[in-house]
Amino acid sequence: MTEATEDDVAREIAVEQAHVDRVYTELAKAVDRAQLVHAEGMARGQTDRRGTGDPREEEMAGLFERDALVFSASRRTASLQHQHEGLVFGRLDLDHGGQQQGQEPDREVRYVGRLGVRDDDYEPLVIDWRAPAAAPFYRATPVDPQGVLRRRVLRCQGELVIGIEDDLMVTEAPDDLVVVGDGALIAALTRSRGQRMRDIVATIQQHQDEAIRAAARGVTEITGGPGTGKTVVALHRAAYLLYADRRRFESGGVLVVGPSAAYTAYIERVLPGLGEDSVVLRSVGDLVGGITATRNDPPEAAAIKGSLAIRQVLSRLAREPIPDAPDLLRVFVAGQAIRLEAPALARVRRSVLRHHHRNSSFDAALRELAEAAWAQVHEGEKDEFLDKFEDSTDVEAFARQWWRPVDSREVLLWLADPDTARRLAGDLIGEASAGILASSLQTALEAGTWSVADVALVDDLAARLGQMVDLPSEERGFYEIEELEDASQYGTSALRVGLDRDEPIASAPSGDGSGQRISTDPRQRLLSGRVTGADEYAHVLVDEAQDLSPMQWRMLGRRGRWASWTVVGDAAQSSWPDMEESLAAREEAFGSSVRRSFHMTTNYRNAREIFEYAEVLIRQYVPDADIPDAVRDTGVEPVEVAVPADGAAVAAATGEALERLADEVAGSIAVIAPQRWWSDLGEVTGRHDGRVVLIDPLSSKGLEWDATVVVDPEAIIAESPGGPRVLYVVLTRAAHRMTVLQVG
Ligand SMILES: Nc1ncnc2c1ncn2[C@@H]1O[C@H](COP(=O)(O)OP(=O)(O)OP(=O)(O)O)[C@@H](O)[C@H]1O
Repeated sequence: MTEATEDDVAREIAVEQAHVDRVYTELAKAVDRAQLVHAEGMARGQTDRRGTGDPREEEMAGLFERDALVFSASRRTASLQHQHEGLVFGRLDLDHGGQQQGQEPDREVRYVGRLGVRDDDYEPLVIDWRAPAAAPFYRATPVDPQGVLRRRVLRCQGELVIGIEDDLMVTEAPDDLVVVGDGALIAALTRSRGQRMRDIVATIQQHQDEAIRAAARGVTEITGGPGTGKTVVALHRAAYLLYADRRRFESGGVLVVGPSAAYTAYIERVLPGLGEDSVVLRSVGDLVGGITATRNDPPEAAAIKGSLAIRQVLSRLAREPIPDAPDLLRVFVAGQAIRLEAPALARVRRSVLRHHHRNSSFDAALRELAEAAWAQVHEGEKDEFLDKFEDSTDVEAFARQWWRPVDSREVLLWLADPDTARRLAGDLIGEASAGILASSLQTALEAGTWSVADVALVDDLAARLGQMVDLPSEERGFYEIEELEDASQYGTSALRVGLDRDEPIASAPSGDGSGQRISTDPRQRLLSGRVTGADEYAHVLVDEAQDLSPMQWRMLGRRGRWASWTVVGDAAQSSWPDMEESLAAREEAFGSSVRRSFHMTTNYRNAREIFEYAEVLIRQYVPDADIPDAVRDTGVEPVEVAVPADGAAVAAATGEALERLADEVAGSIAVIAPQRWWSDLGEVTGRHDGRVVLIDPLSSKGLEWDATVVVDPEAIIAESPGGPRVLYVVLTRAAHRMTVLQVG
């Protein structure tokens, strides 16, 4: 096979450009048609809301509309990212075998793109990459060409074809097929990384495609070492599932969960770039409506909060009396003096909670109180008494405080009191752990922010307490209550009767949180908005699954009770200390559904020299770690620099490393540093026009940059839960260059 000349390449590009132009022309027509149909549809809807159009027509309108929307979304993304991406990215030259049978060659050209486009005669100009007809683009290999002679990747910038890369699937190309380039994959991997992850539709590899197109049902597990494309494959799988069963997954919802806010920001463009923007992306700290957490607890506190033993503590907590609620009821009902003291009230509470969620059992609580009161009465009709009791204004006033709805966040904060924590948790998790729990919640109260691990506890408590609802508004007027003669004698002195008419019944602020001003009071900030119940999804995709604590698995399980799952992870990168317990909780979340797994073995991210450096470290600590093959050489080893343990010296060395790396790579750079050096590094990392980010080790999970400066590996091990595994994560974030500052 002869090398393609420059003229050959220019000619081939011109051919492709002509096709791409045609596609965009047809698409523009489709957009116009869709707008017309849409406008007509709107007009029709206004005159006849039910519509009389035939369903096929409506379906077609929906189809065009979607294509138009998808097109504008992908166009917007492309222009935003200045990526070398376009609508059409692939071409297949197929031979259906006529030649072998001595007939005319039966050739076919198929273009593959981000969505399907047809011409006026309904002939396909481009096939959606997810359609079965596009599968050979990803599945063909020289060993099993599946009829493909040549696979061509088009590199486009917007509507302009700027390059082509071919892979030949047969030993000898037919004379009329020019073959250009060294293959699209290496070209893609060598390119510089942007701030955000990009899709890989043009260069999905065969084994990745198998995971992407695996059946939807059950649990699909994708494992593999660092940089093996697990995340990107899983995201393409989400897009594929939406294509394959749009009705189910668009209406049921697809949830993608990742480890941090930095991660969700990093991947957020991939699905819109593929034309899908109906997927919900959340970090584990942002999974529960009404609470957002980005702060990480110290390892011991995170371990206590993540482990299943905390469940019993929460179970007790959910049954606790409200600390500031009245604990004595003294009322006159039907001429009878009733007195219910703390033990009697506790019995009533336990009895109600045996069968009801606390927040939805006001009426049941009132009834049980009435029964308890009746036990003290020795005359009259029972039913009459119970009615009078339940109708009594001062009983109701008491009950509204004693059994007010409680917000799960407020309840969790009861554990900030060391005595409460010790009383409820001491025998279950040990006195020392109970102390750590209390002080970590005090930290929340001081900072006004929740930790990521708190979110799963809030969710667990919310499930136990039931949805927070306002009590029905009081039927009697304000004055009737205020006019009670000396309310204190009835044990209602603690009531703020009449004070809170414009405030919610619960002391926790309610409302939907929208438009609320941010309070300066940390406790108010912790309790602002309202915790919502678990939204359920048809598919849940979990990335960095190895890091989820058992309690976090339970939180996910509530959102995926009927879902199929895609689960992505690498045990060697885990920052969670007790894998066994976590695996058990994960199994519980999945239930008995079918499992299939895909194992990725090629590291597409790291240059070989960088990955080998990381490999040496992880083999010391995790001898059986899942080590992939790094396929790309740069000939440049990572640079190690020894730095004295002094803030100014660390900053200076970081600054020098950044100067050098900014010259060597074109794209993004990260300084990954443990907390202790952050105050020293702000200034040096602020240079270089936003190309450099400063990030903590745990937040670097799942992310990548062209180059990294890894500051103080020993401190990273010491500061992080799962120490060496977190350092392994950190050392595998760079695509092209890495500098390691050994401090001390
Ligand atoms: N087929 C492919 N074509 C081009 N790039 C690819 C391909 N597969 C993976 N990559 C790239 O390799 C890099 C690593 O991918 P990804 O982040 O999905 O790996 P990962 O296995 O999730 O990594 P980690 O576990 O270390 O976070 C990304 O830049 C991704 O775009």
